[in-house]
Amino acid sequence: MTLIIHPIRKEFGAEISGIDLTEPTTRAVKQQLNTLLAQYAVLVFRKQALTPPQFMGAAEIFGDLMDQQLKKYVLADYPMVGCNSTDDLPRKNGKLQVRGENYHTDHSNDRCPPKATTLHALQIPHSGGDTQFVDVRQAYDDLPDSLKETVKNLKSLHVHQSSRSPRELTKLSAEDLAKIPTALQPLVIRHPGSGRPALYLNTGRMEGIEGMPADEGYALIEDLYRRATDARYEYRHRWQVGDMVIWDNQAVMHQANADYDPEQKRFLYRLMIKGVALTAAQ
Ligand SMILES: O=C(O)CCC(=O)C(=O)O
Ligand SMILES: [Fe+2]
Repeated sequence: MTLIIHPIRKEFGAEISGIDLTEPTTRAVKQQLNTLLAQYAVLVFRKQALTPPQFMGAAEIFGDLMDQQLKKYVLADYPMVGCNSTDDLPRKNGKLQVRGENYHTDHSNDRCPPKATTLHALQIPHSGGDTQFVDVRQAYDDLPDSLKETVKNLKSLHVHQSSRSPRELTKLSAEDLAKIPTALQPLVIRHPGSGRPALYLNTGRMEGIEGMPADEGYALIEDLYRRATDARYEYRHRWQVGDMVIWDNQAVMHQANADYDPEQKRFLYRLMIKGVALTAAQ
């Protein structure tokens, strides 16, 4: 098997062909795919048709599977496999309320957040429902030197939901909330695979900046978030049925879009890969 790599940007996003993800992969191919994920941060595999066990096998190329945290959105027969489905979504004034709207990083409030998240598309609306990614490594590289100096030793407390977050969809009861971890995370991390520094942001879950007055901390987070979500750092994935897309949670932020006809079905399987504790960049 020879992988064919089509970079989407220079070092950000790559479409990989020459692989059938229902087939077992060799150690060498596994290693190559992990290196490609660390380098390109988002990998796209087209025209795959994976059953839940095959999708689990494909995801395991990148590491051990992690439990889904929102247990009500999993497949009954395969509880490791989450589903992003239109069926279970509420509507407000006729508009879908999708999970994952607004740029975020999955489960940043875990001490060891997922290394990667992957989706496999089974049904896609005729238009809309794209997933967007921004490259937070390049966003860090492009910060003015003085701002790099300011942020590189800072930490932020990540919680399930910041007291300033407007998110409603994944709001938890006080009882469930008490079981959810919080974690103090560096604002600039070093990627364990590529060695590249990256901003580590998740605005809706960041409870300010450690050691900074609250307003100043939130203002800094807002400023970094605004810079990192600039269109020049973006790859917008237009889904096709059969796509498997995997992204590196230490290199990108991502967001879902609620811009499609609520009568049209969107259904994707979802898996997460276990990660390690984050390392500060300095
Ligand atoms: O459904 C999507 O486009 C992405 C949703 C999301 O944020 C996730 O699955 O982590
Ligand atoms: Fe997400």
